[in-house]
Amino acid sequence: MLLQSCWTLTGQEWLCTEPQCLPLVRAGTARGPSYGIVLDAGSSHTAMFVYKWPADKENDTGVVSEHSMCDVEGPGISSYSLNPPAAGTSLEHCLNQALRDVPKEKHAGTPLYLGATAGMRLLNIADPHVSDAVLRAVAATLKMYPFDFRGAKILSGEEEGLFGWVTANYLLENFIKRGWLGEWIQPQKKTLGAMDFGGASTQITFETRDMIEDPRNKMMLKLYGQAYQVYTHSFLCYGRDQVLKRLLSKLLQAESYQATVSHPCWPVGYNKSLLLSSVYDSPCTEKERPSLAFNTTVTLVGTGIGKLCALHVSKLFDFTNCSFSHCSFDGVFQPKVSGNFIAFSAFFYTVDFIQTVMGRPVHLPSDLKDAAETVCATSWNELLQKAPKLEKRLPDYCAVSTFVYLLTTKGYSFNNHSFPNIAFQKKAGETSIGWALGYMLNLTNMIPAEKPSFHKSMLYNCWVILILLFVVTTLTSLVTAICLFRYSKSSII
Ligand SMILES: O=c1[nH]cnc2c1ncn2[C@@H]1O[C@H](COP(=O)(O)OP(=O)(O)O)[C@@H](O)[C@H]1O
Ligand SMILES: [Ca+2]
Repeated sequence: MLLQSCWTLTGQEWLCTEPQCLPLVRAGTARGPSYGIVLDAGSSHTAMFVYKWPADKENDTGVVSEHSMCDVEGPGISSYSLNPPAAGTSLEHCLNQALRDVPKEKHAGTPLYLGATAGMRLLNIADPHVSDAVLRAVAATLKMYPFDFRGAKILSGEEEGLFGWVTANYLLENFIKRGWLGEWIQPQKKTLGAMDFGGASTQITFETRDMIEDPRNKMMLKLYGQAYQVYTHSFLCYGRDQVLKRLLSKLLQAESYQATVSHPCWPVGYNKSLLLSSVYDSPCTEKERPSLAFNTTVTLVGTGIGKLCALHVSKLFDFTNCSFSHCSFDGVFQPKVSGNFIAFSAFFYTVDFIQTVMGRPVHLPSDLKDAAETVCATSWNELLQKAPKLEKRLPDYCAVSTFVYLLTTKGYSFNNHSFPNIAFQKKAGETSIGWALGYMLNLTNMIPAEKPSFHKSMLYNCWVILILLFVVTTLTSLVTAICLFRYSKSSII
């Protein structure tokens, strides 16, 4: 599936180094399943996934599952810019778990990858030397383990979007399926679009027949002998945490950086003081940074006015400039959304909160809009009563729900007809949906470009059927012969 025997990606040079593209190294003659490990170094935190699959079926589809996972304690690796070695140390707890989760005799044959996303893309913009130092530090830690370490790198936004799409469709067996005889079937099902809402960026990826007017958004893939034209775009600074920072910046700007500022997206009864430096420490807010002293403190007072909140959140998007026939926002080309979608990470967390804590179903865009307004109008005390365990995130659900509403409807143009086609879900079966599995499938060459050849299990099935047919025919002949014999005997008497 890769260039240089990797994926066929139109217009994109594939950033995979030689050792990463090696086919899977199997652990000698050891029996049992194979394993692979991916560290998803996100902006807000790092998660480790241990995958498992039957060793003799690696080119099948849907056979890889999540064996175990581990949440790294502390923030994402990009937060260790002042102490890069600590980024490496932070991973040790989970890597020690991996030593136990993967059988010892499989350690050496288990590929291990670390992929970093938008948090590190931002750090790389802010200070490439520091981001390199962080990557080197995590790589040094990973090399100390007995696994087959194949590299630590920053994924591009397109890779992040595309691999999320691959993961979802692989797990749902939308690419290819095995029939009951073991033969390969091209399912009639359409592929599922993928929407990822992380801490620092958000991605939308879907198959389309429409012309993709901007080549940067076009991915041509050949998987299991089938060609796919996929649209993908990653919006940097549109992840949940960066959106909240950008919103704070807009509010401070609107009220001329006074010492006390109203926050229409925070609930009534919730106030907080913060340092200006915590708002302007990111490339996403850099341009709006005031010339005021950086260590000035401002106090924000929650006013919980949903409509005003929506007005400020909508200022985060630019809906005016578009040099294509149609744009989502910020001048980014997007064809009409088509088919079903799966929306994971913070899309899921947000809609799950609305459904389970606020007790409101989300089917139509208006449900999401009304629910967001209700969240905004709920006081801090009421919110705390409803979900005391979520205290840390509670003040921001109003802003984030409003953002998700505006992003999906005004941004991506989902309407009453297409919005119900979005499933807000974080798992398919027992496996988490995100870019990590697709990334591993790609780098281990587990999704072939061509349809796999006649499989030995099919031969096996044919033999079983032939033997069964033989037994049935023999038995039928025998029974017929006995009946005929008895009949002829009785007719003689
Ligand atoms: O259980 C949750 N409820 C609400 N928000 C969450 C939960 N877990 C993580 N988040 C937030 O959702 C956003 C996306 O999380 P994710 O882990 O996908 O981001 P990342 O990959 O950029 O680190 C982050 O802002 C994170 O803080
Ligand atoms: Ca992520």
